[in-house]
Amino acid sequence: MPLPTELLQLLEALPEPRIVVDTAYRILAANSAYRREFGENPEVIGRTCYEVSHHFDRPCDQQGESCPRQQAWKSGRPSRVIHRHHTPRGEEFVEVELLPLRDAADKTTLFVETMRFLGGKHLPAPVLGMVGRSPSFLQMLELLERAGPSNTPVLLLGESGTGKELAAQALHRLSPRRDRPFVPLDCSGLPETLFESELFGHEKGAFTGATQRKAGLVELADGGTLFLDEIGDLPLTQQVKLLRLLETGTYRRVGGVETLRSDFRLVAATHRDLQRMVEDGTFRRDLYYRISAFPVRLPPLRERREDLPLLVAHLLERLAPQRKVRLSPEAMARLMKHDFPGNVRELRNLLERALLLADGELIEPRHLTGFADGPCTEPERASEAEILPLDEVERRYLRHALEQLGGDKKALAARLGISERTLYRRLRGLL
Ligand SMILES: Nc1ncnc2c1ncn2[C@@H]1O[C@H](COP(=O)(O)OP(=O)(O)OP(=O)(O)O)[C@@H](O)[C@H]1O
Repeated sequence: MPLPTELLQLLEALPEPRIVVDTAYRILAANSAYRREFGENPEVIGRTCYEVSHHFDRPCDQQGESCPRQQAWKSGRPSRVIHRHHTPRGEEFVEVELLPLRDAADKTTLFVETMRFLGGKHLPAPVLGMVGRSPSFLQMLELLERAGPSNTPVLLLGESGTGKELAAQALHRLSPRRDRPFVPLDCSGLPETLFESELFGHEKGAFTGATQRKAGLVELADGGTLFLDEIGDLPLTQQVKLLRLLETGTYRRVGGVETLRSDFRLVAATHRDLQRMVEDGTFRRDLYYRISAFPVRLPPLRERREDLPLLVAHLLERLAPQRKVRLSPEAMARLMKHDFPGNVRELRNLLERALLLADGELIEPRHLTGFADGPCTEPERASEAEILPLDEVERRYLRHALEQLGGDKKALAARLGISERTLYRRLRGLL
């Protein structure tokens, strides 16, 4: 059945690339903006959207990509996702919105698909530094995209090494505060007095050693973003102080009387289960509600193994830009089998070592050392042979032990018989 002329005219008048697809994903119409962006040839009418945009032979949701169609169909309302689409310029990030249209019998028979290009503007690797195209990764990226421009506090949840700090920076860059400071504070292992003076600053003479007035991070973050990493590690006494700041937007420097105000956007992150900590009474419920308005979960690497080839290429390029190194198929297969408890950080460390061990341009499985179940690493043998200062031995040993456990600090603290806070203190400056 031909489409109504009014619909075609409306489509043509709209500035973004738009197409009309039927319930079998077939493209029935495309406006000039679409043809301009996606090229005139070959003709798109009559082809399926998944073939044109993804070069797939089956619909996206059958290929592991998220597809807004099912949701739009079921709910009868617009549905949006972020996809990578093939364009004449190569692959680009595109926000796809599907608007279901109903016929006279109130049945959804057509969809208007709108595409907004994000690629050149802000999204992919070179700008946000975050690489991936698996559905769970793109969904997470979409949440960052949505939350970025607002002032809503965001809580980033995810295992160590999943990219929480990168995500926090991405939120900052996507916000109108991007030209103001991004100020990170790692809350783990900070003694109470240091936490206060780091966060709020101190007056001259506030305590022994305070020879100068010092601005706190809250003051530095004015107009920008304050990133509180490992917020779940904050003891209750420090949680109260943070809560007061978040409730009133005001604070005092240590040893000061003046009430100061700071306008910052809060992003917090933790690898802990904060809800459980609230139930256990180790994390304040009121603080939890303050910081968790918009939780975003960062998927662990083992849930997005299909991103490994892209990540490997990106990390090798960053670690050794001069060398054109690649992985042999066997080495890639070895990585694909691994669970990566230390996530992208573990992958990066693994590749860094492999680059040292491989002379040529090919990384083979024998160059991949330091998996939880991998063979002995060189530094371990070296530390047995040489006499070294104790500090250096500790440094080497901790680095080695952490690698053996895939970057899992909690497991390492347990194995070493020390608290996680003590471990964090010792690791500070080491990694
Ligand atoms: N999607 C990604 N693309 C490229 N690099 C990534 C990605 N995610 C993480 N990385 C890299 O992995 C390393 C760890 O990332 P990051 O420090 O952001 O993790 P984290 O979750 O904050 O870890 P922790 O909780 O231990 O502080 C960094 O070198 C970062 O650049």
